[in-house]
Amino acid sequence: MLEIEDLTVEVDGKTLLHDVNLEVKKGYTNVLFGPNGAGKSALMRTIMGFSEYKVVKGRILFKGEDITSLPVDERARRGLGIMMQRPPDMSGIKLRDLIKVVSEGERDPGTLAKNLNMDRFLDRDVNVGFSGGEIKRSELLQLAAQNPDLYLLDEPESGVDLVSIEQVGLTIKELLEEGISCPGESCIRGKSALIITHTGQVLDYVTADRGYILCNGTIMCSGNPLKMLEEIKSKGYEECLECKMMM
Ligand SMILES: Nc1ncnc2c1ncn2[C@@H]1O[C@H](COP(=O)(O)OP(=O)(O)OP(=O)(O)O)[C@@H](O)[C@H]1O
Repeated sequence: MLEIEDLTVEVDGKTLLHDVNLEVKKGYTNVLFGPNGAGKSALMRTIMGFSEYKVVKGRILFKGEDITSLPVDERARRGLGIMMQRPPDMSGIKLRDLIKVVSEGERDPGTLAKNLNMDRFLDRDVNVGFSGGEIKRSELLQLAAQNPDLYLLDEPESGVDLVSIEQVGLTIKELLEEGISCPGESCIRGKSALIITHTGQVLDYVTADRGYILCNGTIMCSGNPLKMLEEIKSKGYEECLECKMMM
């Protein structure tokens, strides 16, 4: 579904990501861990095609197509969707209207919003005055409307209270399982995802397949995401470099 090959990225001449290799197979949910400032959001934003992130080496393949030089809207049309860590306020744009545009009129904003307890926000300007948790639910609502094939979720649980985290987690699970097929003993989820999480709370609801640790703009290791989370919780990121040697 998504293949990132030897990706090096700069912003204003400063290298943020070096030789990043990462893959998300169809139906997989992969997790990106890493300390503050490692470059996780930069990687997500580069995958989505934000123009300030200049790819100076390597490429991004999505569904087998090289999308490295495509603009954001073309990537969205091909099935990439992002939940940003800090999305902008959109004064003058009602959430209801944004949902209609994003879903190209195919999904009813009222029904989608009800599931996320966001009905009363539909006639407010997008994100303006929303609390941290409301912004996350608003982002999820927009993603549900867009219905992408690959979800890029940047810290979906941050700022969400302990009660709402269940709602957010279960919504993500439901979105990723849309179109699930179970041909044999195992099931393949209909959607794929790359999730950034510091706390791992979202992994209480979503089954993660593979984890990656990014430190200083470089992928240091990959493996079982829950084991990685345990290691990070007990030892921090000090062993990032050692981890590379264990690959
Ligand atoms: N558009 C930009 N312009 C300048 N610097 C940037 C830009 N985007 C990211 N950076 C810098 O790149 C580094 C990595 O930032 P990024 O937001 O990707 O980190 P992160 O791993 O997501 O961190 P956190 O866990 O704190 O969210 C930081 O030093 C940040 O200031």
